[in-house]
Amino acid sequence: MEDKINAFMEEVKGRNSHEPEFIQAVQEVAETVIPYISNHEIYNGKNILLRMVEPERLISFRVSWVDDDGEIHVNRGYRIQMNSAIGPYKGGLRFHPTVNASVLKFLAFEQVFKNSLTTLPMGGGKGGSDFDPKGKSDDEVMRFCHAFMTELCRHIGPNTDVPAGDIGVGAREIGFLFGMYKKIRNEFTGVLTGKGLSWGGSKIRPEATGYGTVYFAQSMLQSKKDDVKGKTVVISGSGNVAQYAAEKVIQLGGKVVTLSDSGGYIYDKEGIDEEKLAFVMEIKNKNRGRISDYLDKYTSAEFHKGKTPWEVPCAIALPCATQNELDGNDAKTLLKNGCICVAEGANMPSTPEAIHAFHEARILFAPGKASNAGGVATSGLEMSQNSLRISWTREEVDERLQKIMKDIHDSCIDYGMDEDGYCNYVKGANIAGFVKVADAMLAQGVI
Ligand SMILES: NC(=O)C1=CN([C@@H]2O[C@H](COP(=O)(O)OP(=O)(O)OC[C@H]3O[C@@H](n4cnc5c(N)ncnc54)[C@H](OP(=O)(O)O)[C@@H]3O)[C@@H](O)[C@H]2O)C=CC1
Ligand SMILES: O=C(O)CCC(=O)C(=O)O
Repeated sequence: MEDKINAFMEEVKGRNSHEPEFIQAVQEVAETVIPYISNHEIYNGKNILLRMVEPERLISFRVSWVDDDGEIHVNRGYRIQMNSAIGPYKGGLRFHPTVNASVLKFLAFEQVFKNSLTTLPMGGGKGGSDFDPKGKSDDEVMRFCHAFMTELCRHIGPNTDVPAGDIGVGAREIGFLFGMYKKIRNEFTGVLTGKGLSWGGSKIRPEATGYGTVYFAQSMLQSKKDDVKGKTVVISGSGNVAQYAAEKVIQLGGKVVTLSDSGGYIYDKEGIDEEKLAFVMEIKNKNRGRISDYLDKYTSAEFHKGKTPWEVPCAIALPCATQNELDGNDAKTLLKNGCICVAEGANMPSTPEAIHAFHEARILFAPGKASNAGGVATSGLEMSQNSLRISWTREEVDERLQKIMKDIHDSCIDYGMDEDGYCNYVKGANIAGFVKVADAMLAQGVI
């Protein structure tokens, strides 16, 4: 089996040699899915995984825009349309200086499996730009978004490809992007998700990724007759996913003690309650400030410059910032300090060495493609509401979100249970996600 996996990975590496993040994401899937394919006659000899690792379409384009001083800037825009076997391409847009083809291909590849796990009819895609919204005025962000959409609009549509937010793309950016799409195409359709509530957005979409991650952690703990209540929780990031993961933990009676950004982490040993979290939201969403500003109001908290929060003792860790933010040494520290559950809110935040350490220690570990699927699932619900031209209540959407997260958890158990009763959620998520897409690809022939 190892030979088969190695031969497959040699081919992937040969074709994508300068794309380390993409290779990392494919390796993790190959290790769990190739043994499954070998044991299931219908998938054998069809090169399905080789077809799945090649994007159906990779679009790259120039984005020129003018800053407030009249200077002209050029950024690179992308959309990776990875797989449309089970529905229109669906996945976020990331605006961050580290964006390149490798990062977006890993995200698009993960998205295919994640979207399949939601049980909703969505293919996988991802896009974005190396544009950095940090330090830009609202007008500059608007001009960039408008310029980006003048090109992207010809490649997307409500039945073709439906982008949404990701790092650096929130409600403000979605508004600007939607405005330009509507103007050029002269249509008001559900072409983007994460829209404002008064113009087609779904209730709970802003909360969904963070809430869903905690619902998933709760399901894992409940499978061990345990609970979030009373547990100390370490969270990284302080953006959309981290904020609402913190909110749900607080609502369920857990104690959140950290949040972070690329400058470092804050540690509040008293716990970040609802009032303190509201201040974090003001810092991040309104003032567009730094997490260290937290100490302006809550002076007894500590700020650890340039560090990640994994050194803080906790029972539950929720990495909610970015890829490869938690390495093998961090994992060992978490385990030494008594961590029993890790649920990824970010995409691929744990390195392969960290995942290996969690598995070896037999703790509960959920990969992002399962535990952070609540965001895109609620985007799927937004698409349904747009098509039906109706709007569900907060309670209705939250109920559906909870059911979807529970069903994803159960699918992981179905496909990921080891003989000794330990659930390998990575294996479970990869195989459950693969089966639905592979069956659709088989039915549709070699295209
Ligand atoms: N939004 C969504 O619905 C979904 C998001 N995700 C994933 O969740 C993660 C967070 O996304 P989201 O909250 O939306 O993004 P935001 O832009 O709202 O927040 C990102 C947070 O991560 C921090 N961060 C980003 N890059 C780094 C880095 N290199 N090192 C340290 N910290 C970093 C940011 O800090 P700083 O401000 O200093 O850059 C910020 O606190 C991403 O992995 C994303 O792909 C997954 C599913 C859905
Ligand atoms: O809601 C969406 O379509 C995007 C979600 C996303 O980008 C993700 O799940 O990583």
